[in-house]
Amino acid sequence: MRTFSTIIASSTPIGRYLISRLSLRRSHAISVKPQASTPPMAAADASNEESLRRTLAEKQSAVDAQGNAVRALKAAKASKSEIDAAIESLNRLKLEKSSVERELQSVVSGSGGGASVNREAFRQTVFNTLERRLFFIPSFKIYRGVAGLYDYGPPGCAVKSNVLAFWRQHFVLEEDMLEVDCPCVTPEAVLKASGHVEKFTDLMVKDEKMGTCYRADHLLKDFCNEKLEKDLSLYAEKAAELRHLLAVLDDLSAEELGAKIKEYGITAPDTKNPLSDPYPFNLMFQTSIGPSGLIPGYMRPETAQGIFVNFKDLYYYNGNKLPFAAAQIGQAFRNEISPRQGLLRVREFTLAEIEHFVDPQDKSHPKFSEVANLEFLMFPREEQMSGKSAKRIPLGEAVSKGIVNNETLGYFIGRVYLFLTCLGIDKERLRFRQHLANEMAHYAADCWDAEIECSYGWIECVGIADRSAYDLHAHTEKSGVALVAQEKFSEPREVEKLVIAPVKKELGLAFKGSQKNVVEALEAMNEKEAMEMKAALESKGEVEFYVCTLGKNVCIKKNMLLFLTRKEGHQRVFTHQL
Ligand SMILES: Nc1ncnc2c1ncn2[C@@H]1O[C@H](COP(=O)(O)OP(=O)(O)OP(=O)(O)O)[C@@H](O)[C@H]1O
Repeated sequence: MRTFSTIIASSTPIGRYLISRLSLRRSHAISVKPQASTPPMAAADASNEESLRRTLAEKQSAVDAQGNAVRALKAAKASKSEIDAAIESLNRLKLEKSSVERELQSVVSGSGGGASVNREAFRQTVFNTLERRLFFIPSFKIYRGVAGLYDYGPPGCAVKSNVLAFWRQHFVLEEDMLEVDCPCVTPEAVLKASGHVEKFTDLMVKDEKMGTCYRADHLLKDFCNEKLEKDLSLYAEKAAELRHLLAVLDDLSAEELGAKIKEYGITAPDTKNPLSDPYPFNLMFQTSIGPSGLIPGYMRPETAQGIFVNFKDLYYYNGNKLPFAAAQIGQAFRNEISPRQGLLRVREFTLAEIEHFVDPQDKSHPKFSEVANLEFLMFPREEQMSGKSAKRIPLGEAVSKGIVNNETLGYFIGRVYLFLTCLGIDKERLRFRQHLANEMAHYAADCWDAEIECSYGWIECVGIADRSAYDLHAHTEKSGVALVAQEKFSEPREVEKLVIAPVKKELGLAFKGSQKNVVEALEAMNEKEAMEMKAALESKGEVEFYVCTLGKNVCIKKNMLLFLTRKEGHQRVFTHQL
């Protein structure tokens, strides 16, 4: 019998669907099409755009230089014919510049970045129509409403319920997932363990005069996008810098964001007033549970934690077997700093999440072959870093070449693709973008977002991640309940394990009353630590060892320990990976 320390992991929050987003996006995707057919920017367009930008910058310098020449001639009171000739040449250069400008404008419009005025007007029309027809209604409208809160009217409820029914059919029923339904109000301890209390923050800046708050990364993102779309005189190097900034935006610290905001002179969008330095703001709505107000809690910012805390029971329900998946559909709450973009960024929304638990040493998927031949737009991190565009890759190839980390992750990317396209999302406006290394949490093995191109640009609507067993680990540690799985081998297996057997008599003589603590600390060592101690004792004969309960280092000598290699059998150890 061999002890099992843990589990599985690959908690894969697959379908983080914001139903409201999906339903509205679908309208966007369908209706924007006739307005301006805007396929994703092809690589050729991108390089053409860059070369046009370079030419435009050269023409601009030539115009500036010729303008200076004309002014100099006038100042020097040169002859009229000389001045006229210089002006003619200036006009010729201006004409050339305008023609490059027009060409660039048409390339930019063709790549989906232009026609922004039309887009804006069109979006407003769609938004108004949906509101007039009661697909949605700003909540508490008769009291002037609250930003980021929306009701669904009758047709909105019907769409939402259809999308949810399809989601449940496509994922939960098709894959025999275990569905749960947990409360929205969550005790602080749970969200402390998951890291939300400490880290679920966005960086905020304030209009220094009016006090209005904005998300710092969004202001920088809007600035970069607008420059790239509209500033036709942008140098190629500057454009590349802004694209790079967009790629690493999620990773900027408060200081870096603040420095960029200052460098680009970004001001409050509504008033143009200066902005404060960015500072973190926790997005969770805080509350207290019970009349005494003594039990702090939060409205859950995601539904996944309900699945993690129920892991032990779900695992038992599944016959103590892996793999299995659990799913939850429910409300999530985020006190967004400045909810704009209509239903795309709201303060309460419906999430549909799946956590799929697998053996960390075997992330193959029995049904992967069913999706391996799907081919769609993928945007691996290398392409993003080198400024290239998303490209079509067969899913099987993406996994076999290691672009997607493993089959299970690949399988769910394929299933999400099928779900979204069955819903009616235009395949040309759907891509899977890999997180850059710096965007991912350190424990994550790989993450991909399904992004849909709508009138706001490419918007993340599903996150698919191999998060290892981070959350199970965290809840095990904080709750003291082991959220682990064991795998029983059909045949017992013999394994060798180094264990430490302290010689109590020697330790008693050396440490007297503290002997018990020292023995316990030694016995609690894991195998790696035991090997290290064995090696150190063999080479030096003694070693300094920290005993937490005594709060000090003690000196362990060779004669105080007996090292044994003991045979154990019959189960295999999974280790919980971070
Ligand atoms: N305030 C919101 N309103 C609507 N949908 C949201 C909101 N926040 C997140 N989502 C959606 O929920 C999904 C899961 O949330 P996740 O925690 O991965 O988002 P996120 O990466 O924190 O989003 P962002 O960085 O855009 O705030 C996302 O894919 C996104 O589509």
